[in-house]
Amino acid sequence: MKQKRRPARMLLADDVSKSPKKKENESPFAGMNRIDPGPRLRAIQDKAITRAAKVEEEQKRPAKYVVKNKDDRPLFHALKMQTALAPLSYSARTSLQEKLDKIETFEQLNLRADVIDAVRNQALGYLEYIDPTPAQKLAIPALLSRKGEMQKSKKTGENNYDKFLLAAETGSGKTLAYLLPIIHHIKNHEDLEKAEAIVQAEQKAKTQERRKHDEHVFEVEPPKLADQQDPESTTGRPRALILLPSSELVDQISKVAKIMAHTVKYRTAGISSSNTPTVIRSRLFNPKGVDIIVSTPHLISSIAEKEPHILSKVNYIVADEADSLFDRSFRDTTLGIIDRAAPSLKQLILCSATIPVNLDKFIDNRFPMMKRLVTPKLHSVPRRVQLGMVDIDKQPYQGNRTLACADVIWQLGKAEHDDTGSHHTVKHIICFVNEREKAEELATFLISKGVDATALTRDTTEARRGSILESFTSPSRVEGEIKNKPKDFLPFELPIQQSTSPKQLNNTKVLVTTDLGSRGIDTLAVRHAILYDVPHTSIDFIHRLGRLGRMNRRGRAVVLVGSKDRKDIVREVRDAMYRGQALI
Ligand SMILES: Nc1ncnc2c1ncn2[C@@H]1O[C@H](COP(=O)(O)OP(=O)(O)OP(=O)(O)O)[C@@H](O)[C@H]1O
Repeated sequence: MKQKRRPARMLLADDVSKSPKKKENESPFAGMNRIDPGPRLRAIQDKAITRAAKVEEEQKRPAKYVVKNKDDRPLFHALKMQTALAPLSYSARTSLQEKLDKIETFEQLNLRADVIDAVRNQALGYLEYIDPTPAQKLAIPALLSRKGEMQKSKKTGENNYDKFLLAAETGSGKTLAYLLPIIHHIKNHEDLEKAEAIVQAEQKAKTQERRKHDEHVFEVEPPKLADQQDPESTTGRPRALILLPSSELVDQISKVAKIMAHTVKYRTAGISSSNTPTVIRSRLFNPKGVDIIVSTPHLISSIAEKEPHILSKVNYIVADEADSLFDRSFRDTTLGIIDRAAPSLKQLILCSATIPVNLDKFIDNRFPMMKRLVTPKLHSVPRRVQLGMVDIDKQPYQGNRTLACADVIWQLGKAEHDDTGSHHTVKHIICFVNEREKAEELATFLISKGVDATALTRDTTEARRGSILESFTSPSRVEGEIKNKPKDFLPFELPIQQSTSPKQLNNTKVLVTTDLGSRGIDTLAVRHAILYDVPHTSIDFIHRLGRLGRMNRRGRAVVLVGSKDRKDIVREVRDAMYRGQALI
């Protein structure tokens, strides 16, 4: 037989007669006339009280990843399903932005004068006005701080080095943000060594002088063994290691490091699997030494197996594109290098434009003391980049994505170049596909439609990759932007060629690529991107769209959508871009 439910009894609150004074640990139900809920409801109430207490506790904690008020909640529904990280609340972003706005020049960042000269005359020598970017304003002072080193000298723990996560939006100048402090430290160290050498030489001279007077003493200096290395020599023992996931990025970053070495004297080399063993050996074991090595984790790890000493003097490790370097394919190798270098390590810097939830959790577990340097615009795509949608199911494409892509390229190619106001400019279009097999197929189709297209995937030989990327990565030589034209300056703008065949799209170059071309590649020459496929995640959206709009340039992206694609996701990305909000 069904048991009859007992009606809930009305009870007066214990303190109903007292004035409603606020008590400590007040429950959400305190001071109210209550209904005795019975055991089941009481359990639910208890849970609600615990939850309320937790929320209160959460609000008291220093803000890290807590989304605080209503305005901070992500607006998105479709994207929310993919990642759920809001690294800084919007209110925290605003106050950080205000602090960063107070810094205007590189001089305010306490960098050495010769390092600033190297930025002005070499790294960014082609620009008239140079101010630090928000990522640089945030990271440089933190990385110049010597607090961690002082702690290291006090404690003897092996893993006692400073750990930083630099998370800043794509194209925000992260390379210089970590490179400049490293060069600064290396030069300071060198100056210190020189000063110590002078003191030692003076002491040695004094001792010898004393011995000369003491005729009874006859001492023989121990002979120097041929293979005994000068303890200060950096031959095969770099002080800094910059790790990157691909040889293209090794090439790109080592060029930046090298160009500044003309002004500030230090030695740097890039080594990757695209170099021969002889070249790798000669760069790493240069008798004059090497201060900064730029390479991939797999190469460094395999060299360290044979030459364990290469990590014995490493003071600084940068893991650039950290979300790649700590994903499954790289993680163990990257960690292996960090662990081996730990005894001499002073700073570990992880750097990334996207912090997926799994990377965030991994950092919390493996490096709980890591200091997070997060820029206010992390995970956003600049408003200068416009995103348009083309429905491939409509006329005249009728579901033919490849045809739609060719048509969009022709329209972009024929339109007047809107960035420079000049149509005497080669347009560079980058086209992203999700699967590498598609890249070659699409490039071949585009060529058949009169488009100058090239595919770049992991199947492309290492030797070809560099030359393919060259024209897409050189900075735009926009008139008035160049201060000093370098000697080997080749005009980026070519005279427009008259079409020899009506089917040939002139003055337009297209790069068809996968994720390989989306991460870290500094595609300053690119104004247009086509997302042939809808990216799988918002992380992919950020990296692909991040090839545009770099350093205040404008850009246009077109995403091709069909009936099977998530149009809601594309719409949300577009709305977020329009509002200048973070995509994840
Ligand atoms: N302070 C600055 N002023 C103007 N341009 C700068 C400045 N710092 C760096 N740049 C230029 O900005 C471009 C982008 O820099 P960089 O490649 O370091 O970006 P990033 O943040 O690493 O991007 P990604 O996340 O896509 O790898 C480069 O061409 C660089 O020369």
